[in-house]
Amino acid sequence: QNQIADTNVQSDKKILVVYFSCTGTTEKAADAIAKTVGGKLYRITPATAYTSADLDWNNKSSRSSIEMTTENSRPELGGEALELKDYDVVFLGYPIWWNLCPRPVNTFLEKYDFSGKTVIPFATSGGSSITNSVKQLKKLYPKITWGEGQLLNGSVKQAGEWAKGVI
Ligand SMILES: Cc1cc2nc3c(=O)[nH]c(=O)nc-3n(C[C@H](O)[C@H](O)[C@H](O)COP(=O)(O)O)c2cc1C
Repeated sequence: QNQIADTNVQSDKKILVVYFSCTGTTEKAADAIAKTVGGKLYRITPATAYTSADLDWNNKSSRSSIEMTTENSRPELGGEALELKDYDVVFLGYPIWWNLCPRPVNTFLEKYDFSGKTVIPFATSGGSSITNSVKQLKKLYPKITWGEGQLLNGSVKQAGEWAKGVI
C-alpha cells in the first residue's frame, strides 16, 4: 500500500515547462516535453518582440548584441502573469545566445520566486553546449535548486524521452 502511495506522489508532481524562443526551435522541444510529461507550457514573452534585425549577432549594434554584451540588461517582459506556486518542477528552455541564456530569461528568473522548486534547464543552439549558460545561471541564482541541464538539438522525440527520464 505504501509503495503505491509513494509511486503516486512521484507521478503527481506538478510540472511547468517555461521557454523562451524567437525562431521556434526551442518551442518545439518545449512542446514535446510538455506533451510527454504532462506539463503546462508557459512562454516567456518580451514586452517588445525581437525582429530578425534584433537577432543579427553579426551586427554589434543589434538589440541582441547590445543586450548580451551588457551584463545587467534585463529586457522588460509582457505576456500573462504566471502562478508559480502550483508547480514543483520547472523545465526552463532557451536558445543559446552568445554562449549564455538570452537576457529575458534572466528577467523572468528575477521576477518570480523559485524557492522550493527544482529548475531543469534545456537549450537549443547552433552547436554550442549548454554548459556555460548553466554555470552562469547557477552563479547568479544560487537559491534555486538546479537540475542537470540538457542540450536538445536532436529530435523532438529525444526531447520528450529525456524529460521523461529526469522526472
Ligand atoms: C542573438 C543570437 C545569438 C546566438 N548565439 C549562439 C551561440 O553563442 N552559440 C550557438 O551555438 N548558437 C547561437 N545562436 C543560435 C541559436 O542558439 C539557435 O539557432 C537556437 O536553436 C534558436 O532557438 P529559437 O528558434 O528557439 O529561438 C544564436 C542565435 C541568436 C539569435
